[in-house]
Amino acid sequence: MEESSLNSLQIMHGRKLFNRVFAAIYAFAIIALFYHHALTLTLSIPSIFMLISDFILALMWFTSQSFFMNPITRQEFPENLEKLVNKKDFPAIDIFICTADPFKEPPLTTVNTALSVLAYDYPMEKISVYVSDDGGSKLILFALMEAAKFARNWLPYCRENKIEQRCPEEYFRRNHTTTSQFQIIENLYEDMKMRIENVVERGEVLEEYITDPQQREAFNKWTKGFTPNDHPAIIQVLLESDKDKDIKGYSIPNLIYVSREKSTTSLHHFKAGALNALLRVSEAMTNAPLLLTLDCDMYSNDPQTPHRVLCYFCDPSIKCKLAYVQFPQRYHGLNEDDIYGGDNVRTFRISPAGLDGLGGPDNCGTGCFFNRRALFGSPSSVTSVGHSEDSHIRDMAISSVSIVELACHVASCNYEYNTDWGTKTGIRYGTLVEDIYTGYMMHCEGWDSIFCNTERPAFLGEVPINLNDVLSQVKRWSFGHLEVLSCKYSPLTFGTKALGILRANCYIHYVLWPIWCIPVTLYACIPQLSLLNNISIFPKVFDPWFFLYVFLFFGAYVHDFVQFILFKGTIKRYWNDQRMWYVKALSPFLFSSIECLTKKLGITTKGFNVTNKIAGQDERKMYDQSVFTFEIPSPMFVPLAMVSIINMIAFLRGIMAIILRMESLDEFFIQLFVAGFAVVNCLPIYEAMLLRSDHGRMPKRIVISSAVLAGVLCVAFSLIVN
Ligand SMILES: O=c1ccn([C@@H]2O[C@H](COP(=O)(O)OP(=O)(O)O[C@H]3O[C@H](CO)[C@@H](O)[C@H](O)[C@H]3O)[C@@H](O)[C@H]2O)c(=O)[nH]1
Ligand SMILES: [Mn+2]
Repeated sequence: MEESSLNSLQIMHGRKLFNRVFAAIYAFAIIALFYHHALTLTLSIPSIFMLISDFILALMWFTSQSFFMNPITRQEFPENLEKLVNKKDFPAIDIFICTADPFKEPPLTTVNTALSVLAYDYPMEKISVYVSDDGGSKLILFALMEAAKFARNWLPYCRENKIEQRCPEEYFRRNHTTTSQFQIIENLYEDMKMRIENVVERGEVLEEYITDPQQREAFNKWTKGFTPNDHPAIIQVLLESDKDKDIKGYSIPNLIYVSREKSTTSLHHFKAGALNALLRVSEAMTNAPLLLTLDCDMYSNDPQTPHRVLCYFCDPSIKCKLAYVQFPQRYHGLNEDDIYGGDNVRTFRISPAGLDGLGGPDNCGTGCFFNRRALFGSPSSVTSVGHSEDSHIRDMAISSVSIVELACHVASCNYEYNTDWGTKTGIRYGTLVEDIYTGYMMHCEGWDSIFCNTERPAFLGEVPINLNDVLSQVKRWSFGHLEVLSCKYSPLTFGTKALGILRANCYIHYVLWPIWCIPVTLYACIPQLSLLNNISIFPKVFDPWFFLYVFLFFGAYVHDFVQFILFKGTIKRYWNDQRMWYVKALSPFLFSSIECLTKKLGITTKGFNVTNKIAGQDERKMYDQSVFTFEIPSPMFVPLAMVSIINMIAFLRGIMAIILRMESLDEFFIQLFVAGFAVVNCLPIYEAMLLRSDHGRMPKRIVISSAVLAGVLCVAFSLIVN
């Protein structure tokens, strides 16, 4: 490695060899499994269903292997940056923060995220923060006005004291000193927090809080008839680098509030639409070559992150084809054993790291630094960005009337009509997982990307902390995946041609995600129902074929476990994560597949259900104690409860047969094992159904309907097979 390089890439040869050899052996085992199916296939329900399950499992295994074919690690050397690039030549960065609903996403959270990036360790005049408010809420505007005031104190404080944690809420939660400077800044923060929370609680900006005529003028834009879904574009420059200074007299970044125009008669494309509006607004105002997209809850946890990113964007051998640098989604406030698998190690770390070795990770919507040009065409296309770049407009202040007018114009809801926005330009429309789809389409155009998995998380966000929120989020994601699967540019067809089978496989694996519901549901029911009817469907113990099943099961589990541990998981977290994987397959995957069908038939449409980022105290307490909450009578709990009942009955029945009738275990061992494994996984569900009396127990309605449905299924199955 050169002494003053900016980054390095290493192939992990050992892992690569191991993964490939293991994949080859496992592939043989799968072939043998199908041979066994062929030998034993009958026209009975269990036999056919197990064949279908195994076929889908094999397909999922095959597509997942691409992630392991070329494991790499990267390192950045930000300390070399200033040796190679003049600080004056650092590119400007436009930072986009999205929020949509002040009651699900507390304005204080958005404020903290904004402050954490305003305080980046970077030339101040090169940073612009745009907050998109899709809820068109005065409360957010008010909160950001407060943030703008506080920033004038906060930024110099961080700089002078070399503070590492620049998200104020986190900083004050973790630090307590008695220096006067600390106390002053803490009081300012607490004051701001109190005012924001007050305003949110009342749902109204108090007169006494409005201090100057400019503010009043801004709030006057909320006229009668203004609703979140129907209002003009509102753009408000809250901090202006050229004019405003911090309390020490140094320059300060731009901070701009943007609420794009909404009307009930046009499509808005949710977050994708919001980001595209920001792309245009920022183009009119600052037009920075680099962009950072953030969800409102993802605060920056490391002020050096932009330097790290420049290690790639300033590397001449990489930058021409580099579309984005993606940081993993990491979270704060997970409980110790992560009961809901909120960390999503596989989705947000293992898989992107795997894709990184093949040309670049997927985009995950937040914590992603984009090359602006990449959103406007392929690497070779000449269409340069920025119609405003060379015009006189560059010289005007961003708060000048004509710039704000232009910005409002590009944020209007008819602006995109008959243009390439959402198809060839900007964030792509047509799916609820606009992030994956956009990254995928960029790769198809020939762009690369880089995964930057740092030791200290660059960003930290919130996880949903009750089961219903978790399942709703997963349902939205898996619905989005199905939309990508069935679109014109599906990875199955278009993707394999554009990316080659190895790389396309990863995306195919992503978009096929919801079909896990088929094998998991079948494995959760068929062996058990067969056991209840005395039908043996797997090889006997010590039959040579038995060992094939053992190898396939444990091989997959151990490989998965090792990956998880290599990415800093713990055993308990692994256990919870694999449990959540069944839960997801049995419920949200199933529901989203059904919803996707009804949508295709034109019966329903589906919106973006924003994840709740506010937790009640009860809820938080239960989460911190690692107990599941089922309190909402959600239909999504029904399949879970049904499956747990069926497995319990089958398991008990199997054990009884052995004890009472001295039947040998031989024939039914695997079936009993599968049922037993499910029972252990379902322990929290039994508890919630029968043993608990707190808020989080499962509602009676759900328990009873699940029990009835489980009974019906058992009877129906035995009628069919006998
Ligand atoms: O109409 C909308 C809906 C949502 N959002 C914003 O989108 C972000 C993500 O929404 P959230 O409810 O937190 O969804 P998550 O499931 O947590 O988000 C993950 O999944 C999304 C795709 O479903 C990606 O866009 C996100 O980046 C990724 O973090 C939030 O900042 C919202 O404010 C909007 O701006 N407009
Ligand atoms: Mn989120």
